[in-house]
Amino acid sequence: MTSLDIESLSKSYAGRVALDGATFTVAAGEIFGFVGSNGAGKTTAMRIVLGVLSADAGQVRWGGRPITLDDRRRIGYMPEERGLYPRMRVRDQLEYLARLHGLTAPAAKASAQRWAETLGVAERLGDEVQKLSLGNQQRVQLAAALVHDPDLLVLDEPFSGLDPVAVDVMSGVLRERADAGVPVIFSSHQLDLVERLCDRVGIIKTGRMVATGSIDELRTTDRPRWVVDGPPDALWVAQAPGARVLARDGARTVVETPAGDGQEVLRAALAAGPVREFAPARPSLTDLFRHVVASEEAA
Ligand SMILES: Nc1ncnc2c1ncn2[C@@H]1O[C@H](COP(=O)(O)OP(=O)(O)OP(=O)(O)O)[C@@H](O)[C@H]1O
Repeated sequence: MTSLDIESLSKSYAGRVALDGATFTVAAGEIFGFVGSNGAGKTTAMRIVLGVLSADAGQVRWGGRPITLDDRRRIGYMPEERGLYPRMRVRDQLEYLARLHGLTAPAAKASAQRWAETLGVAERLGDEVQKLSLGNQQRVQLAAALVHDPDLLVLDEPFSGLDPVAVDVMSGVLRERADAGVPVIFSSHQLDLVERLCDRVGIIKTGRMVATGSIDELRTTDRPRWVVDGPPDALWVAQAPGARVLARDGARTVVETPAGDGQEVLRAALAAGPVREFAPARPSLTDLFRHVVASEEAA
């Protein structure tokens, strides 16, 4: 089992910093969601992994040693700008790409057929790529990334523009590849999807990784939050030492505390009236993303 290490990658375009010492690991068998605002550096980092762009500093390691050209041939890549030949038939395209990666003609044919079936585009194998809808072209693009049975998958916004069924198909394929031991990294702005699908997430901001870990790890904070459905005026929060109101929506109050198990918050609420619900707040990845990006800005 092999993992991908991105180590202190830096890259500038004509003096404009795109990557600034970005470091993270994608382990064998894991789906890693790469998220960040527009222009944060995701595509640049993935292109450097591919070797289509070189870093100014830092390195990419595969299995603990610097990645080689041969290793890179074993990557399945879905570029942001996509890369299919519009006038080529789907079947020819997939077989051609498989042959480029060293498969024999019969193996290329079988693999093209298999991935087209898995991704639901088998009935379009005889059509020119340009005749397919954008979503189906994207399915073909994923088939193109998979057709040589890669050891590593690097996918730039593979889910953008897909309908919910296509999202499910693509998610299933990525999970199946990860379960087979392949490290999978993909970028996305669909944070609910990233939260659902990924084992770990990396948040990049202006070329620096500002948070990396599982969603639960990213949720871990030294200032825990609690949701209380109870007395609506929230004045009771002042009775819990160090607690402060983060949000209020009718009788629902989100409270942040310095540490601990929130019992002082619960006691303060109960002293003011009935409490229907008390639970730890579980911020979504979207909440975490906003928080991390905003607190970096404040810093
Ligand atoms: N070929 C290029 N020439 C000059 N600047 C570039 C080039 N490619 C990217 N940049 C700049 O590098 C920075 C990082 O861009 P990058 O495309 O890596 O971000 P991204 O996170 O993939 O963004 P998005 O989510 O919008 O796709 C941006 O400021 C961008 O304008």
